[in-house]
Amino acid sequence: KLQLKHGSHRVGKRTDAVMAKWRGYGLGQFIHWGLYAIPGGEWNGKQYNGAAEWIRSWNGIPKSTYDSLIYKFNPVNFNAEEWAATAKQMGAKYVTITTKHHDGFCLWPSKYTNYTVANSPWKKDIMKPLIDAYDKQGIDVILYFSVMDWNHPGWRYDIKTKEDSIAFEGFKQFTRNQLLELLTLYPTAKGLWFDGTWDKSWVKQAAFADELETEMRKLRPGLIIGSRFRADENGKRHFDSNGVLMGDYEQGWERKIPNKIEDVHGNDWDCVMTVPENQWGYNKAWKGHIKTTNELLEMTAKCVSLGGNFVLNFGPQGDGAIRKEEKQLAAQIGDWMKTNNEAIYNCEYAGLEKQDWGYFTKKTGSDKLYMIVFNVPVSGALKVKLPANTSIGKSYLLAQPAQLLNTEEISGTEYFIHLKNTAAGKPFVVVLEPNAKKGSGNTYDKAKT
Ligand SMILES: C[C@@H]1N[C@@H](c2nc3ccccc3[nH]2)[C@H](O)[C@@H]1O
Repeated sequence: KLQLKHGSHRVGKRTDAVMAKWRGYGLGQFIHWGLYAIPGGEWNGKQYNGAAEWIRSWNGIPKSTYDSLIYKFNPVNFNAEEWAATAKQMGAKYVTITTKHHDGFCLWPSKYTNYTVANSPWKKDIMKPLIDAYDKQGIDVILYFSVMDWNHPGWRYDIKTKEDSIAFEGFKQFTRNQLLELLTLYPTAKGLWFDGTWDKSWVKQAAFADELETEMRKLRPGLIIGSRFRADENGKRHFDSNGVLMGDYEQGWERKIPNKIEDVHGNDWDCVMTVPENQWGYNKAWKGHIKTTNELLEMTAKCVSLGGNFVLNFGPQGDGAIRKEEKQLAAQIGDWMKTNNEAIYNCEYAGLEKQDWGYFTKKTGSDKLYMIVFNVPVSGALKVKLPANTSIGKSYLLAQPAQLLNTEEISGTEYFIHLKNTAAGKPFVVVLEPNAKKGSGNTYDKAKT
């Protein structure tokens, strides 16, 4: 084990109540909104091929022209209560909102830069009404903050010269000021979701970032900060030089989901996901593969079955309205969650062998198991392998608890649960209440081969 001054300061999951609540969220909403929503992936009638929130990096637009979008920021259809109501309808338990993306435009009236809503036609703070509206819906708020800031004169991708070093010192103070400002202005925020921290300039600031993280945690006890904020003194990110997770949860699952429990190394984690293949900010062209409700429900179930949370991204339009396709998804996901959220909220990895029909989750603090079925076998028989000395007490559809399902023991630890109807046409949940077996051995001994 290497002696590290700026590595991880904790081994294993956090054990406090704030993190336990985060662990049980199951489903979250991501909001990407800012000046990039105005062009929406298009400029002078030409479509930008990259992610819409990166359009400033396109050589199809002079940087100063993009930066002048601040004078067009006037979201007349912005309605914080509507955004929060959409998240509530979907069944999201937390929301991560961009306060400042890579372009440096601040959705709050920061006193450390002029590049904020205060100097736009809109003039007003966007963050406060949003945070209040989500708080009112009982949805916890996490603040997204991009360290990389293309608007700030002190930003550097690397520190190569004395001038770079002097400029970046100013940038570091600006970053610290803005973060302490956000925590002070919005004290109900539960955490910070850092982005734009991969460039060498920031990776070289292990000591500064470590001290800043400590300072923020002192200012806001219980604050949740992921593994993407800071590197250790050897430049190691997400996991320090001893392989220990940095921060409170693994933040590497961006547009990808772990496949097996070993992939999450016993850590807390969440997956952040776009509806199109790779668009976070609003893109006029709703093109390429757009994930369906069933795909998104399966991603949610898969994340919870592996001990994580699934965070679905929304990219509101430049005028502040949420596009109809995203509203439809929120309504359809919410429909399913209304009936089935018991299998998602406050659930965890069940520790059972994955079966083809779908995903197991287990209620935290209980033995109750949920089987979230996406692939109904033609036999209508759902295979289950339970730990030794465990049998099935009873099993039923979450949507019809009075109707017990027939279960059949195949061998000591394997069972079939027989569905009465194999034409569900949409994902459903089977509840499995296990029993401790009364000390009986296996009915059939293992074959001697
Ligand atoms: C959560 C996501 N992270 C940003 C991002 N920028 C990237 C640059 C290179 C590779 C991956 C990236 N993800 C995306 O713009 C979005 O905010």
